[in-house]
Amino acid sequence: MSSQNNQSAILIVDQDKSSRQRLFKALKNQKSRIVEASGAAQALELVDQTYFEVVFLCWDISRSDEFLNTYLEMFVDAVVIVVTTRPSSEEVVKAMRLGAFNVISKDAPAADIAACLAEANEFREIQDQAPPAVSAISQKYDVENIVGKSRPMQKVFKLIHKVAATDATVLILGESGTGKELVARAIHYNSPRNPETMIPVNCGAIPEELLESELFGHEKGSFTGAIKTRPGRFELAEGGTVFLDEIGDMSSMLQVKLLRVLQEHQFERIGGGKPINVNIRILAATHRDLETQVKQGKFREDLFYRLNVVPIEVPPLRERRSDIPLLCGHFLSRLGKQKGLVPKDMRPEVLECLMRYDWPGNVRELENLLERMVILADGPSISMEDLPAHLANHRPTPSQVSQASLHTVEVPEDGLDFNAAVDAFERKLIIQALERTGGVKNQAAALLKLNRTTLVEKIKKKGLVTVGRTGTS
Ligand SMILES: Nc1ncnc2c1ncn2[C@@H]1O[C@H](COP(=O)(O)OP(=O)(O)OP(=O)(O)O)[C@@H](O)[C@H]1O
Repeated sequence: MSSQNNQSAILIVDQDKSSRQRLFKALKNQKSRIVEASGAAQALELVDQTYFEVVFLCWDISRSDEFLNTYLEMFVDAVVIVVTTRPSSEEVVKAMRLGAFNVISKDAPAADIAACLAEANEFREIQDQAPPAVSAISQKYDVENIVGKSRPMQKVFKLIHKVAATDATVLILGESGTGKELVARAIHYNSPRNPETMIPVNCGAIPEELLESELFGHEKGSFTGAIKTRPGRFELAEGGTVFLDEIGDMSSMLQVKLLRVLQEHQFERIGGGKPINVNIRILAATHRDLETQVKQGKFREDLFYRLNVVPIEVPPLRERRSDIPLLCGHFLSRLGKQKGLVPKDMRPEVLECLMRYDWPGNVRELENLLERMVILADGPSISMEDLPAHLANHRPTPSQVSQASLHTVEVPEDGLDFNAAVDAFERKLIIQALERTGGVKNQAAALLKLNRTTLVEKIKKKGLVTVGRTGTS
């Protein structure tokens, strides 16, 4: 896509005229055309007509995430720089996690604003040089075999593309089986380190002494059994990427050594006195809550911040049920191709059961179940008889669902803001219903047993309006 007359275009979105003008002044010497919008409605009109490479979005960072989300979805193809009042590092991480490229302070000097734009342009150039197949694939909701069309997965894909172009350390978070390793592979294969290898190491599966030797290597005779000198994974991955899976299981001693690799790109082999320098990128993943581990003193805080430069959260499958049909299609066709199994389709009532189930083992559980059913099913289609009992009988009634949801709500010790809590609960239900129905409001209203008008009013009141851009009408 290119903008009119091949001249790149920058959009400034800010309600406040004087702050828009300040930005305009700081950017006016750039070659790009600068367009201003005073709010969402005007910005929406403009993005329909013009392709903006970079968007400066003034946003009160204390406002809800949904609000920023809606904006970021409007500018899905642009690099978005959030402009806000003196952001804290936590807020910066939050905005970047939602998909912003960078965050700058409203009172930043003109030179900083221009530098930020230069970085954004550089990032775009790297992105443009990426193999065209990458963006073509992602448009089909499939990045390096990661299947997903739900909004949470679209966010993950967007982040993958953003971080792949950089050399940033990435921490991939999510429950077991959500696809964290696939995300790491996608980042590596879309990165400039792609010609070199990505070496995965499962830190949770290897005992501490062995893991130390695996990662850092050892000199001959450094311990019983070290009959010859052996380089570790960090050395073997020179120029490429090391993926440290289950990083939350790493011992304190190894955490210290890893911190040095991240800070100084340097380490010594076990029994070796000579420092070895490496040029590697580190990607890490965990299903644990590292922040809690830090609070409990089980994980080093300094290492956490070093790893958490860009966090990517892969959502559990139960929070993106709309991906289940697509995943089933993907696995059923792959089972035929890769394992030579006779292709089978699936009865609609089976898919309905799969959509209702909560998938504690996430995508891995779905994949394994499908393989088992394809092998065991007698006929050409997978039918209800082929479903294991715990899935076939998993039919929560609407009242059970609401009770189950209410059981998870608790008044905290220090109380809560009732209206804000009810608002957040409503929001969650509405977003989930829209998500599950692919944004079709009639269906979402039916799911929530609301009439359509009430739902539409609530969507508007809560600022969740994405009409016409994401198919929520
Ligand atoms: N979105 C997806 N599309 C296609 N396949 C997926 C997807 N997510 C996961 N899988 C498949 O599910 C299985 C588990 O994925 P993966 O190993 O990446 O999960 P993980 O989060 O790293 O798990 P763990 O925490 O247990 O290491 C793999 O076979 C992977 O190919």
